Amino acid sequence: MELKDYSYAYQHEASLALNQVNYKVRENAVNFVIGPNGSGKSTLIDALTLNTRLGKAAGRVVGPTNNNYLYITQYLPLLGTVRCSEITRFILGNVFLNSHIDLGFLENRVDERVLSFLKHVWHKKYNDLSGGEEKLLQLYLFLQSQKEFVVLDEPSAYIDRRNVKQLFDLIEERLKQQTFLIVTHDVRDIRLVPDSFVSVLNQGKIVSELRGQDFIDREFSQELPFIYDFSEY
Ligand SMILES: Nc1ncnc2c1ncn2[C@@H]1O[C@H](COP(=O)(O)OP(=O)(O)OP(=O)(O)O)[C@@H](O)[C@H]1O
Repeated sequence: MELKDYSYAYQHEASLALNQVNYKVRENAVNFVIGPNGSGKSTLIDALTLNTRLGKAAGRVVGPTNNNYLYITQYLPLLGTVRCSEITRFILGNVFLNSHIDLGFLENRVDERVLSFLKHVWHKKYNDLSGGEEKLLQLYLFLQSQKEFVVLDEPSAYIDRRNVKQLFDLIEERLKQQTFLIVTHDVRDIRLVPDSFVSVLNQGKIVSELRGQDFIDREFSQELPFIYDFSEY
């Protein structure tokens, strides 16, 4: 997936949300996109996944093969009074082609960490979960779909660091089959994946591209001002 000399302006907007961007998603890797609010991260994801509408675009886009991707946004649907067991059946029913999924069925079919989390929330209503648990439930369930290309918008927001570590461990184990594009505002996420690729967006332009390890090594230096600012969040 790739953007080549890609620019985009939203309808009725004079300024460019993306300005001559060249960006390539590295396959079977974690690709982080970081940058301040309004720098163009969501626009970049929409462009790559062929979701831009109405605005004016220039340049070339190579989208996901067969438009086959999973995008978990930061906005959670209101599932209200539905029990987690039902939500699991709903989401995983399609993955495992079984509408009667129970915890016994999931044994050996999902990762141990995921199973242990599901056991913990199984009988609870979605409304009764904490904000972090709601998010983990969604991430853990949707990640089972095994789509080749997965976009996660701020997956670590509201989740404690122990659970974030587990989530990234799970993601890293999936890299043989899957490619991840992850928007984050938390520098600690990058420290968890030194092999990742990090792209820094600012005012619609990619201003820096480096490997996760280089990011970590230079995080506190002032030689790359955007990284330094980011580390200060
Ligand atoms: N629907 C829209 N109409 C007009 N302008 C928009 C629209 N959506 C975004 N923009 C503008 O485009 C620019 C890039 O926005 P974008 O949502 O891509 O930023 P972002 O990096 O994802 O921000 P955040 O970190 O706040 O989520 C911003 O200046 C924003 O105001």
